[in-house]
Amino acid sequence: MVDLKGLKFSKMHGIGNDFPIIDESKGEVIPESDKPEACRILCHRNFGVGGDGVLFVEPSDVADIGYRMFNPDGSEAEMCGNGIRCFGDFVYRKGILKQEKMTVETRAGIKTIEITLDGDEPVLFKVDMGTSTFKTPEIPMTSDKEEFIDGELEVLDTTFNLTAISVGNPHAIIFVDDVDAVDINKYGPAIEAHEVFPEKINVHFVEVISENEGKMITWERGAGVTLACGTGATSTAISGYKQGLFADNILLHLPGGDLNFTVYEEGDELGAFMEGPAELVFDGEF
Ligand SMILES: N[C@@H](CCC[C@H](N)C(=O)O)C(=O)O
Repeated sequence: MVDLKGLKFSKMHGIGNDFPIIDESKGEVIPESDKPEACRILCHRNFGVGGDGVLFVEPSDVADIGYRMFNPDGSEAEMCGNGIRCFGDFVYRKGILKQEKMTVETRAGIKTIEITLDGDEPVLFKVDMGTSTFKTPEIPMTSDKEEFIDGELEVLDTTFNLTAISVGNPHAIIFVDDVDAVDINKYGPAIEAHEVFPEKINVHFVEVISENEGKMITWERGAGVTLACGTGATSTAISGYKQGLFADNILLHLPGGDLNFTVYEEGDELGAFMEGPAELVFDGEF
C-alpha cells in the first residue's frame, strides 16, 4: 500500500465538488506509478481525506502552469471544470502563481482563468473552457451517426434521448421534464458503462427552466453522484444552445450551487466561458 504519511495537501471545493489538491509545481510529490492508488486512498470518505477527485499543480513548458486531475477510482480525467477554479484559487492564494490571468495546460488543451479579487482574496473565477465536439469518434462513441444529438439510446428498461459531447472529456446530456423524478443511481452507472462508450462517459439529466436557466443532476465517470460537475455543466450549456433550448447566457443550478455560462461560436465549433466560485476548506498533512 502506498504510504502517504506526511503528505501536505489542501482540501478545496467548487460548489460542493470537492478535491484534495497537491502542489507538484517544484517537483513530483507522489511518484507517477503510485498516483492512481494514492488518489483512491485520498478520495476515500471513510479511510482517507474524502473527495470527488484529486488535483495536481504541475510545471508547464507551454502555459503559465500545468494541471492534472484524477478520479476517485484512480483513473485520470482529461479536464475538470470545478477543479480548475479550485486550482486557480489555490495557486494564487498560496503564491505559486500570483497572476489574475493565467494560462493552464490540461490534458484537454490550454485553458485561461481570469480571477476577480476582493483585495487580495480570490472570489470569482472565469474560465475559457474552450471549444467542444459532437463528432462521435471524438467523444468517443460507437455509432453509425456522425453526431449523436438528441438520439435514442436504450438503457436497461427505458429509452433516453441523449446528446453526446466532448469538451475534452466525454458527457451524455439528457433533457428531461423533471430532474427530481430521475433515478440517477439506477441509470447513471448504466449509461456511464454503456457499451457504446468505450472510454465510459459522465452523465447529466437536465431540466430547462427558461432559455436562460436550467437545473441539472450528475453521475460522474469514475466518481458516481456528485454535487456538481463543471465540464458537465459546460457541456449542458453548449448542448442546450446547439439544440435551441438555451440562449447564449445560461445560469445552471446544480445540487451544490450555481454556475454561469456564456456560449460562443468559433468557426463551426461552440465553446463556453464558465463563471463560478471556489473555496479553500482547510490545509492538511496526511
Ligand atoms: N468534476 C469534474 C469532472 C471530473 C472528471 C470526470 N469525472 C471524468 O472522468 O471525465 C468537473 O467539474 O468537470
